[in-house]
Amino acid sequence: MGRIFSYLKPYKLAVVIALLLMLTELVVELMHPLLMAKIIDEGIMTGDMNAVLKWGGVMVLFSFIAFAAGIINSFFAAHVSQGFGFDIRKGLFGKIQSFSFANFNLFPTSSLITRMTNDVTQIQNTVFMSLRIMLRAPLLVIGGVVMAVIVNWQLALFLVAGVPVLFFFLLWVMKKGGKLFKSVQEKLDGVNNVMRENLGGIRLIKAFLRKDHEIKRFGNATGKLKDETVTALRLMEVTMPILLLIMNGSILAVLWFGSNGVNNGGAQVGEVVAIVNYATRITGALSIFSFIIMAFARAKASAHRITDVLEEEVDLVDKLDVDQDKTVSKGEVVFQHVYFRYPNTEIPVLEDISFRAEAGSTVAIMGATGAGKSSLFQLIPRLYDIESGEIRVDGQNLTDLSLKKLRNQIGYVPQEALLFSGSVKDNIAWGKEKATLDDIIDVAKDAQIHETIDRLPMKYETVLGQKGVNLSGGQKQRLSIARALVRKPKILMLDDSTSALDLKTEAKLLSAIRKYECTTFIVTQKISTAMEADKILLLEDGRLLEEGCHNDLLQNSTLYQKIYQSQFGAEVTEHVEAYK
Ligand SMILES: Nc1ncnc2c1ncn2[C@@H]1O[C@H](COP(=O)(O)OP(=O)(O)OP(=O)(O)O)[C@@H](O)[C@H]1O
Repeated sequence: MGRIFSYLKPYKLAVVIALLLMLTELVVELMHPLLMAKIIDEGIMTGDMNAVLKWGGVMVLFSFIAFAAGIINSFFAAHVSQGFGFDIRKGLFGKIQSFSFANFNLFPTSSLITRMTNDVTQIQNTVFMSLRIMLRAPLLVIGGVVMAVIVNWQLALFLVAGVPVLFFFLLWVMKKGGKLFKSVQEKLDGVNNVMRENLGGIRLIKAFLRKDHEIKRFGNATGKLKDETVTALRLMEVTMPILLLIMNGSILAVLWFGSNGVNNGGAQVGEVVAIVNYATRITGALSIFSFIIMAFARAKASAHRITDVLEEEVDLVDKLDVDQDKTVSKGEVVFQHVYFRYPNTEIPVLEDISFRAEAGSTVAIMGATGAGKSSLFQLIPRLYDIESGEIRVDGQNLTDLSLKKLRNQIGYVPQEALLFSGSVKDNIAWGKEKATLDDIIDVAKDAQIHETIDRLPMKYETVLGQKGVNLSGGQKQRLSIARALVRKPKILMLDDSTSALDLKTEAKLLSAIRKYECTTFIVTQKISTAMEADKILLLEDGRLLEEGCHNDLLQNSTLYQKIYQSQFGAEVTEHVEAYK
């Protein structure tokens, strides 16, 4: 929680000004019944018109001050709350960018989105309310009781008795409400999750005629949200009648004993009017308070959810003594007895992997689905840390390099090509901020996508839809490759990124990539791709089964021969003979 409040620090002065202005409003409000008592007792009861005008004038002046203070207070409250929300969102976004995949496992994407949007809005609104009315309500209650005691302490006792009971009751409501609203926010995560999956998979849903199933799934999620919200609101709703019952009882007692007091000279009419007036204001403040408590309970739950993200320890960071000058200059990659398992899982995914990828060479990684190809791939840009063994790049242990320096020299093309909304040019330049149009065209040519772009209505300026929906799978893959090439990386990583390309285009692409003289890793299922590589790593169940070039494996590896046979359908022995 303290972490959240630290975001208010830059607005300290504005907060103080807003609170002072709110206090001004409060003092004026508390003075009103007192001034009214003066008008009645010194003016109306004694028939002194001057006293009426004098105290009436003071009342008007005070009202004007309160009016001005209220308006200026709103300006400051808006400035603070909006700035505070903006800073928290920025902080959250920055923190999420530094998350490792182990961190991501703890926070589902939909929950992170709710935390960044709805949760921040909840606490932003609460800060605004705090500076406008939240503190005013309890202070008005306390101030009202104090003023009532000053006016007539005997009558004020009836208020003093009721207020603390209500105060503790409301605090209990807030605690209970906090838990309920935490659950409401979690249910909101659930709704967002269904929405996210639904919109992301809308083609599949239509093709599989799963509309009704999806509507039911959404109904379930949103139904849970409704039920949880109703439970939380019910708790809040009962507070108001209880509050009114106690306060109206107090007012009745003040009137009853007040009228007796006036009759026997123990109290004046103005005093009774003033105390009833204070009691009414306190009742009003307490009803606002019950509403505020609901907002506060909700904000408390949201603040905890935000703090959980902000305080999450990022487990994949640079070593403290990392040498920032060390960099990747050639691109040689060596694995030595590498073991790896995903965070929070038991079964190792990679076991005892050792190989050397010479700088500038091409290494193909093959194996059945689930063999561990993508997992091995992700270890090179250090998206995950290994369990044991060593990965060396240009002779340096991966962890001795700063993540920035390492990843700066890597061009990574994931299995699923992902494009961002923006133009074709923006999408390629995303790989290197300062890329010129010439750079972009050059890499597009090498990635065999230039001709396609040239045929687009606005060529390189053509805006791509969400996730680049107006391009085919193969075109998206090539655009992603251009984005990686524009970095002029020392290590290029293609995770099955040429799967949608025909043989001719793929061959041209691979030969163009050679020009870059980078170490290229290609995860592939296709022998035609592997044939071009200097080295093929054949994985099976997380182990490196064979290692060698196409000819070696074709002669010595039964598994490779099987894959070859399945793809070319020819008698392997003939080919083996042909290569001899
Ligand atoms: N994020 C993850 N958390 C836990 N286990 C995972 C994760 N990703 C993959 N695995 C497991 O690791 C193993 C290897 O998966 P990997 O994706 O590396 O295989 P692959 O050879 O690339 O398969 P494919 O060709 O189908 O992409 C699989 O058993 C898979 O279930």
